[in-house]
Amino acid sequence: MSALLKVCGATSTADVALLTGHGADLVGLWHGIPGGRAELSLPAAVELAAATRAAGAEPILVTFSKDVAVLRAVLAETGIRWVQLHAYQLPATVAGLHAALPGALTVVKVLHLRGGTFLERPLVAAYERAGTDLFLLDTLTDDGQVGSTGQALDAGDALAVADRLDRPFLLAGGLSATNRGDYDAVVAHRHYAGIDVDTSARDDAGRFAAGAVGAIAAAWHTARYRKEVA
Ligand SMILES: O=C(O)c1ccccc1N[C@@H]1O[C@H](COP(=O)(O)O)[C@@H](O)[C@H]1O
Repeated sequence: MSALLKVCGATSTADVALLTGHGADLVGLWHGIPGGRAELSLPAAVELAAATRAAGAEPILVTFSKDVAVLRAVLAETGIRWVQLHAYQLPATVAGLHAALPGALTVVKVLHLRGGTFLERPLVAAYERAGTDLFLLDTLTDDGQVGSTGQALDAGDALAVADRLDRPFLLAGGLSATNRGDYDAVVAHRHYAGIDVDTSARDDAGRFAAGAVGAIAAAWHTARYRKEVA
């Protein structure tokens, strides 16, 4: 499987067009991130999910919610089939989602790394038994910030986590077009499935930047970029 590029936090059809036009394989749509700068209403999520699919990419619901009934309703309404649990949801949420939409979902569970400390380490086997399809390795800052930290993970720390997993993983945390070379060993790992980016896909004003997204896809040789240059 070619490595995937996910970019997080589209809020308009123009964002979706920019991201999918410059190499994004997965477009992150926020719902259930209270107060989040890219939080979408349900109608907006429906619209942006349809636009993402129409552009040949995959929408992914990014959420802090652990409410399976609510998430099931959102997934049913939007037709989104990938869900990213980016908070501290427990394995029961993963199992509940698969039970609610059997055979239909790809569930991505974030694993937080703060320096060399891997917070969910005791729960990895339970997440795998619950049916987590992919893990996502991301930075947790010293002051507790989760998501869009722009802080790079140490490649050695990421590898140590990857070695404990029995599933594919996406890598996140301060990734950019210029630091691909720091992660050769991570990219070569048998479970590496791609990257997830926010900060470096944007300009100084916080808007998605076509050149930045395209440069990330090119530097990391992700799937839609590869298809376009093949
Ligand atoms: O982008 C956010 O603020 C965010 C909020 C809530 C959940 C996830 C969020 N983004 C995730 O942040 C990382 C990448 O961030 P960066 O490249 O280090 O800025 C990625 O996993 C996004 O899905």
